[in-house]
Amino acid sequence: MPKKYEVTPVSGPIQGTVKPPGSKSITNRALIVAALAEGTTHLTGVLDSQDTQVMIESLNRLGIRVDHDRETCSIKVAGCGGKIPRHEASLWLENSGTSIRFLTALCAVGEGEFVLDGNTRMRQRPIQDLVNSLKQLGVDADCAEETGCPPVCVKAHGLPGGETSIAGNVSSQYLSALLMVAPAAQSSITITIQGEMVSKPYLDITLGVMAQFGVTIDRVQESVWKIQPQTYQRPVAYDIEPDASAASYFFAAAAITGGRVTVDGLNQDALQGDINFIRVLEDMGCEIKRERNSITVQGKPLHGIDVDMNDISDTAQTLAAVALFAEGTTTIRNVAHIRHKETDRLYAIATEIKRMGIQVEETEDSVTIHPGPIQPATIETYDDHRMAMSFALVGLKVPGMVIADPDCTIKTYPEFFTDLERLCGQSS
Ligand SMILES: O=C(O)C1=C[C@@H](OP(=O)(O)O)[C@@H](O)[C@H](O)C1
Ligand SMILES: C=C(OP(=O)(O)O)C(=O)O
Repeated sequence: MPKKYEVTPVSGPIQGTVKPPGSKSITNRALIVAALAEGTTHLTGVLDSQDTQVMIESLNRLGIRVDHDRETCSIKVAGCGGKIPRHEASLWLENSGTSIRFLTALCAVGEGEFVLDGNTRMRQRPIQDLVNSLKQLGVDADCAEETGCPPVCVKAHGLPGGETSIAGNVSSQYLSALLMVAPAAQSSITITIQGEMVSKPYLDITLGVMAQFGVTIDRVQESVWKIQPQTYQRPVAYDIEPDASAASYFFAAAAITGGRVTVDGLNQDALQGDINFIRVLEDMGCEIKRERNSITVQGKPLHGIDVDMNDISDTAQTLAAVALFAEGTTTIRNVAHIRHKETDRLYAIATEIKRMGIQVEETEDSVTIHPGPIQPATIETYDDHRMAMSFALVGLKVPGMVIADPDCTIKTYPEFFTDLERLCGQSS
């Protein structure tokens, strides 16, 4: 892929079908849970991207055998039955939030010294709350540079168990991490969530994957969860559904071009909360056809909306791109937590929308977009795959739109531009 990518506008409404790659969130959870399970698990429909590669490499470094067949998008994981084989490892997680948070908790189950680190941005992404929570459970864990961010050092002697609390307002990944490793502790673990939990639907993904491996959790009260020591039982095979956040770009392409796009392999009952992005498009005027194994979005004249995106914030940038083509103002609210992601996403959205000559207001936890004539621009991506994928959609309608550093989509969707071109009938 060249250093910059100029999007080719479409000559009319997009009509087509696409199947995005496997879910990042489910792939990385299934890898952790299969690693803890007894016996070999066969995962199919897995995502092959940087975020899953760093997870696979890390599990291998911990002595857990993970064989990835890229041709068939399948992985065999030889589970360690709750006993991590290596007693020392340095893990490199690039900028994969799920990987570093889930693996920090996994290392706490081990016996030995583990260091987890990532790229420059990862060293600015918080993890202190998770570290504190593990400490309350008797684990010797620290942020090595006292920044509250990676690198993280875990000196583990197994996970003793007990009572702990976890902040909910920064990232749901902390609680997901604790929940997934809790069955491998020496005694039961009780977790109390403090404050409002962000990104709640990701907890359903966690519970859903754990349930597939035979583990259940007791929700004692709304914010108190209790997990007994249990062994994950491997399922015969586990097929991972396509990524719903990735699907949002194709649904949005239909909305923006007034086209009709079908995403195969997902339905309204998908495990991933981001499937509810279609409800946002529906509220803006699109027609949605929900079928057993597909969802079709028919673009219609769009009107702006005011929407709380806390639950589905990975699609906030997608909505920002769609909002540019709506009649009237759109506000994306209650998403302060997206300032801690691959980049400060509220700042990035506002800055790049202004670059196109559009009026936008940014607050601590929201953006408001006032659509108007769009000036073509080179969009900066801040090494954030979702900036690249979302703002490329603007170029389907506006000639001259350029995406800087299109390769940043390797984080979750290396083939994104190929799939978008194919859907638009532009593949050579
Ligand atoms: O648990 C997960 O798989 C994820 C949770 C969300 O993060 P936060 O809980 O930090 O909002 C989401 O943004 C991320 O892409 C994946
Ligand atoms: C926030 C994201 O990822 P992570 O937190 O897993 O790095 C994302 O994929 O948008």
